[in-house]
Amino acid sequence: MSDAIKHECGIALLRLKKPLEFYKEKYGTAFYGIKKMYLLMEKQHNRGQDGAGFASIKLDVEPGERYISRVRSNDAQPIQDVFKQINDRINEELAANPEYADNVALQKKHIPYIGELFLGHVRYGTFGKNSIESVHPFLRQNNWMHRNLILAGNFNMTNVTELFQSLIELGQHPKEMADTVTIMEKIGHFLDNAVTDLYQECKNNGLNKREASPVIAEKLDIARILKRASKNLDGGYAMAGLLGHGDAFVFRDPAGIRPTYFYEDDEIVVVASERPVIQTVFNVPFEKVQELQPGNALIIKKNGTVTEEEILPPTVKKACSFERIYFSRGSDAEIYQERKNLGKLILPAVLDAIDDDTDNTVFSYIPNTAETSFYGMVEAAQDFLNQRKNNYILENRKKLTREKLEEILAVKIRTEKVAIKDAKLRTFITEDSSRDDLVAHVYDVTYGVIKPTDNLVIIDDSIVRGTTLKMSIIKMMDRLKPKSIVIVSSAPQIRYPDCYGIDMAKLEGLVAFRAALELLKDRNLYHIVDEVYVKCKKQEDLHDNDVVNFVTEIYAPFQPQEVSNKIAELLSSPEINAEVKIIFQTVENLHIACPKNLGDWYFTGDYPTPGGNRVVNKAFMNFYEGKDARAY
Ligand SMILES: NC(=O)CC[C@H](N)C(=O)O
Repeated sequence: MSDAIKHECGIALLRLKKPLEFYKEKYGTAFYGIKKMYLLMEKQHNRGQDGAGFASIKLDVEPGERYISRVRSNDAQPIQDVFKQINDRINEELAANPEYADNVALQKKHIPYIGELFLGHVRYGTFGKNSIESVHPFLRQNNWMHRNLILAGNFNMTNVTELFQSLIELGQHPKEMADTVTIMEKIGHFLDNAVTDLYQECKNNGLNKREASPVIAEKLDIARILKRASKNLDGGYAMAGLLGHGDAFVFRDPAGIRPTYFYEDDEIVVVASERPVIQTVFNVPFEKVQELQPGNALIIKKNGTVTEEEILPPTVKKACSFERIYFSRGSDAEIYQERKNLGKLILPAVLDAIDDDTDNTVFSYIPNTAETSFYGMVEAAQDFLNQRKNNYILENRKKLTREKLEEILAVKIRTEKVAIKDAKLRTFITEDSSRDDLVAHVYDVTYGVIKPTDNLVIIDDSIVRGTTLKMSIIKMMDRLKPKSIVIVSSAPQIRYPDCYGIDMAKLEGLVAFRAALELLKDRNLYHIVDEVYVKCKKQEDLHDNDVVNFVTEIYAPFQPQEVSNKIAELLSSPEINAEVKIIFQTVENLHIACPKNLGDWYFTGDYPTPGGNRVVNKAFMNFYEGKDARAY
């Protein structure tokens, strides 16, 4: 990805089903859970670097003993920082109290973080600030064990403001206008009610408060609480929560927008945002890791029983395709093949752009996420070349000499590593006038591999704003003096903002949108912009279900290739000597390559929740009115 976009979050939830002594016995340490949490989070660091947090719960402690611990960090290396704090604290305790060394009971009693239930989170903020207060897990504390709620999520709701308002109507006074607090208070409200009702029931049955506590823990109906709390949610979410006494849950949105995977055996239950993370950390095969179904919650009771229950009826599944294109690690068996297929499927368009002249073309990629689609593109190019060789050989087999045959077989697809990312340069980039020059050097190039007669094909996973392409990559590539530069995007044109967890909420930031505006100007159709504004404005007071995405009308007059050509023009500049072409994946091919993740709203404007249409129109109005604001 050449554009820096903020995206995603990762969750990790772990429940140890056996007593801590078991892990000490089998794996040599009662800190087994903490170690596994470190790995689960570190292997998801791609999903969030604004902050990281960890929370743990000890089961069955005596009153007065601390049973909830939490650490959060918004340091430059937040995961490292969180686990350094945890480690330092544990080591201090062990050093000061040598008697803890081999005594699991004492460790559990006195050392924080050691426990049976854990929740971890890595964050890229999509709402609110990046201060420590916004870092997950969030904590809702109470003297009643059951009412303690710890929450972390990979999510974005399109209707936070409305949800916030409904809390006020319930008589609450949320302490922050953070989206996670809003969701937490909503769940917390119904949790409080459920605990009160159960306590009342126990009291009626003659139990005192102390006796009631385990009964409440057993009877607490998490699915019912989640059903009541989730009624008005509109968004993409995977929300994970822990309750003070030891129940836990992970709940996924009805369209399955955000990913959730889990695995269970007789020792552990684990949940993460990506499948290979679980495979690697617990050494389990692909087939053993399950996907949590849309609209369902995985409920882990304190007593260790695990159930998957429907919370909201599932809608049409629209799992985010960007997870496959870019966000998730490409180490997933399916994702790896899907990315390769994206590369394969785009080759015919690339061949068109280079007039089938593979002999005078160098294929390359933008590091690192486009590497896999590059392999797919090159494999397809090799097939193309082999076909050409076959045809020649068959046509000329009578007069073919050994020398000629060797000459034919020696022809190869030319691949080179042309772009190099000098990531560290970013830290020096300031706002002053030297900025542009520094930005231009974020990428470097390999000299000496391109001839003036060559086309240079370079694949990227997607193009959002195109800024880095324009400011750095294309300029750098042009220094190699190729005949033409063909930029290939393994994803289709990003035309609409995301509102489900990716931070691209402003329309004017999208290069495809800017290109469409330019085309409207060129063709004297700019009045469409005013008309769309009027239509959006008229919908402002409508119920979300009745809102239509009118922004599609901005693109309607143009073929995708016309928009691509305009983007190429916008990304090129007069000092560039090479001809610049841009090729995007078609939406049809995207679906062929990634058949399980059909969520494509950023490409098509087809939002899977009603709130999405409100957001896209709002984003358009913000653009039209010149407001530099998020649309949710
Ligand atoms: N990327 C995410 O899932 C963000 C989670 C949440 N909306 C936050 O901003 O903290």
